[in-house]
Amino acid sequence: MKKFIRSLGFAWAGIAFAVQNERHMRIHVLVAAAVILLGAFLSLTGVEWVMLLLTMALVIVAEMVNTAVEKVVDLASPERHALAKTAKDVAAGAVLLAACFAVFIGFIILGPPLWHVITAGSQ
Ligand SMILES: Nc1ncnc2c1ncn2[C@@H]1O[C@H](COP(=O)(O)OP(=O)(O)OP(=O)(O)O)[C@@H](O)[C@H]1O
Repeated sequence: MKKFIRSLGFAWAGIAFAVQNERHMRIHVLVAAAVILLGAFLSLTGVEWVMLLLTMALVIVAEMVNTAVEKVVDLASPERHALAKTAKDVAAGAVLLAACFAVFIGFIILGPPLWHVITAGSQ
């Protein structure tokens, strides 16, 4: 049990590091908070919440793995190397892909009810 709590502490330190030191991570967290507020305002269904939360989690997890890859590459290869470039670029590509899908899914889920609120308000 003591070991588990210690491991939780290390994991929490990793999350705190990413939020404190990675600008992109802070942007993802802020966008996720805004989407959660918007979702609450639009009274989404349970399935819509699950899909939104999964996509936001995917982006944040991808960003954290990207940060870990960057740190390991910087440690293993401070000098320039083609493999170091590939590792960093592939990890960054994973974040970009996850973010693009999240934007797409966000539009599909939030777009119609938001449009309904906007058009109902203008009548
Ligand atoms: N050791 C290296 N060897 C070869 N290319 C590298 C190396 N380190 C970085 N690069 C290239 O430079 C790009 C930018 O690297 P950098 O370390 O600044 O990461 P970043 O993606 O800008 O991350 P950050 O989120 O910290 O700004 C990488 O995506 C990669 O293409």
